[in-house]
Amino acid sequence: MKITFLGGGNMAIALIGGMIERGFAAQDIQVIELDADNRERLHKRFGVRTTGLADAQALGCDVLMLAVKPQQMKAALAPLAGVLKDVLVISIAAGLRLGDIGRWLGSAAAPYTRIVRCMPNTPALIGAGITGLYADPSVDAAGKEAAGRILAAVGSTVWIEDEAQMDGVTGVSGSGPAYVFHFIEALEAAGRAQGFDEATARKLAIDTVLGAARLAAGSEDAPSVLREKVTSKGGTTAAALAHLAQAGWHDTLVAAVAAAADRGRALGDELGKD
Ligand SMILES: NC(=O)C1=CN([C@@H]2O[C@H](COP(=O)(O)OP(=O)(O)OC[C@H]3O[C@@H](n4cnc5c(N)ncnc54)[C@H](OP(=O)(O)O)[C@@H]3O)[C@@H](O)[C@H]2O)C=CC1
Ligand SMILES: O=C(O)[C@@H]1CCC=N1
Repeated sequence: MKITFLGGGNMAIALIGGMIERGFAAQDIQVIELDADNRERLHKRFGVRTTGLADAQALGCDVLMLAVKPQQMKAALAPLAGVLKDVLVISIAAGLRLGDIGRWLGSAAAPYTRIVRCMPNTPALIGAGITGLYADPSVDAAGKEAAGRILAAVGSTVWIEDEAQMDGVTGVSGSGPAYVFHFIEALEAAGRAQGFDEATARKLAIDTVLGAARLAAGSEDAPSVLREKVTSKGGTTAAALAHLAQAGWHDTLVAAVAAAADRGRALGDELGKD
């Protein structure tokens, strides 16, 4: 399976790194990327072919991964309008809807429809991503299988039945690693405030998140039960959790995810008007 990435930025790097780690051959992967420094970095790091132009070799692929920013997508697809034939297109762009991408790749009268929309996240780089996928109803079983296989190589996958829910996936897991990194930053700062040096505070914070996530992933207990098992009556954890509850921490996170999902919807509305 020949795969071409349109856009070679952060998320393309995470996906390509994870794919190569899991046995995809570098010679089957190409990247169309405008920035020469990025091209050089991608080639050096992964051994993949890079090009600044959507040339015939790059477009002679089975799968085209759309990995430019949502705001760049329409311009990036303009040279490809009406060019693709049987290529399976996989968009990872936040917010952008299949109908709009299809119109930009084809025409209003005859939109391109062999498209899967998905939302991965950066832990794909170490094979620990989670991707939500939604396929245009016209994508056949082989197309869905190919998209699922690519994203399953870099983590777990979940198919979404309703395209509107892809913005919710973006809010929870697409942007989610940033919330976790932010949490780690805060836990590290808390450790520093308790007098630990940076390295010790960081290790305490990261290994706590890693251990808790692994325990939650492997346990039959719900996270709420695992939390209760840490929380001794009248003990230290209860004191901390009471403080978080008073600060509205839980509701703040729920509202933050809603803000991300709303931003995804707004991007789809704004950019899809064109
Ligand atoms: N980062 C993340 O965690 C996630 C991102 N996504 C989605 O992935 C997509 C890419 O995001 P991300 O990797 O963070 O963004 P980046 O800006 O890091 O990567 C996009 C790259 O595409 C290049 N580019 C722009 N226009 C073109 C073009 N016409 N042809 C070829 N290359 C082009 C950009 O160059 P230049 O910088 O010069 O503009 C840039 O290097 C977005 O749509 C985003 O919504 C999805 C899930 C998670
Ligand atoms: O911040 C963003 O818009 C992208 C989409 C999900 C993660 N990063």
